[in-house]
Amino acid sequence: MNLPSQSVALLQAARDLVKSLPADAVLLLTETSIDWDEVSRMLAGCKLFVAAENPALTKSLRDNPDWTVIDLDPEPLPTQERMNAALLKAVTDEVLQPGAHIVALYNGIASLDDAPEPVDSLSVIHLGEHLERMTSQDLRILGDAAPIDVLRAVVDLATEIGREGREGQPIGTILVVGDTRKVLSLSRFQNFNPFRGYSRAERDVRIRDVREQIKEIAKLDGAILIGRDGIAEAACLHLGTRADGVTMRKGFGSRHMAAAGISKQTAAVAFAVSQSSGSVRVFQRGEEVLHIEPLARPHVWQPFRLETQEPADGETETREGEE
Ligand SMILES: Nc1ncnc2c1ncn2[C@@H]1O[C@H](COP(=O)(O)OP(=O)(O)OP(=O)(O)O)[C@@H](O)[C@H]1O
Repeated sequence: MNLPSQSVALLQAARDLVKSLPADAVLLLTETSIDWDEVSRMLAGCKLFVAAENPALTKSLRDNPDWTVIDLDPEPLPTQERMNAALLKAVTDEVLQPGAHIVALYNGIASLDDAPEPVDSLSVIHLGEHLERMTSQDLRILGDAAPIDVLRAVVDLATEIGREGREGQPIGTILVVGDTRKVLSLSRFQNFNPFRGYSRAERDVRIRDVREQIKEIAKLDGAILIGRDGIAEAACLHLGTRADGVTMRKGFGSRHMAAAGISKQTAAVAFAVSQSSGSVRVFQRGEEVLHIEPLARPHVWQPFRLETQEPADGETETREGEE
């Protein structure tokens, strides 16, 4: 099986870019079978990551020491999200440096299953500072509060809410994970609990369709509570927390104070999605432990460099006695 000419040209371009930019690695996303020997020959000398929706496609590659196969969930995802997932997974598994420069090859134009070209697009991706914060180390710290797959799902949900909003409008919310009993005891419902009456499977945030439903619920005022096991338990919650002893940067309002406060008073982790900026801040034990910008996950449709503004030094303060 030979590679079609367009794929050959794109592989050559990827190899040249790795040298001339320079870039750290090539990521090849594929959904169709491909002549791996030919790919291997053309990309000789390049570090290569391969991710496929169908694990059978990459099964034979695991034995090759020059290639790193990234396991993705088998659920069908749009190309952009699959690429995001592959890069995030490579970073969290520590096989890719968070600040790496990547040349990505993929099939970006939806085409028929038997389309002759396995690759039709090339992007240069500069993983930046805020992705850098999403290292295994960070997730391991949070991992004390919930299993890593639950935390990954909640991170995805929170960043998507921050980035997408709803019906063209930005929305903010708080996702509280873990210690459900204590969180409930400190909170009151502002409305009916929208999760009531649904089965566990219908409330499991690890399932993509469930996350889509929760995005709708996030429009409602109040916090969303998710168990350690990933099952959403309640929404429309007003978190009745105290903010004493909570450290908070200047410029944050009651939503972030409530998220920090509940994480201080319980063993839960709280993800505050800012309505005004779309950013996600994760609080544990009253402290901000992670900060993810809405554009932190790589954009694959055009080359771009992640740039974010950090507050100037000294812009933190401690508020005391706030309700
Ligand atoms: N204790 C709480 N429990 C749940 N939600 C809260 C609580 N306090 C505030 N909120 C939510 O935060 C909203 C007000 O956000 P505010 O602008 O004051 O905070 P912020 O931290 O600046 O957040 P944002 O960046 O989203 O604007 C309220 O409308 C409510 O939805």
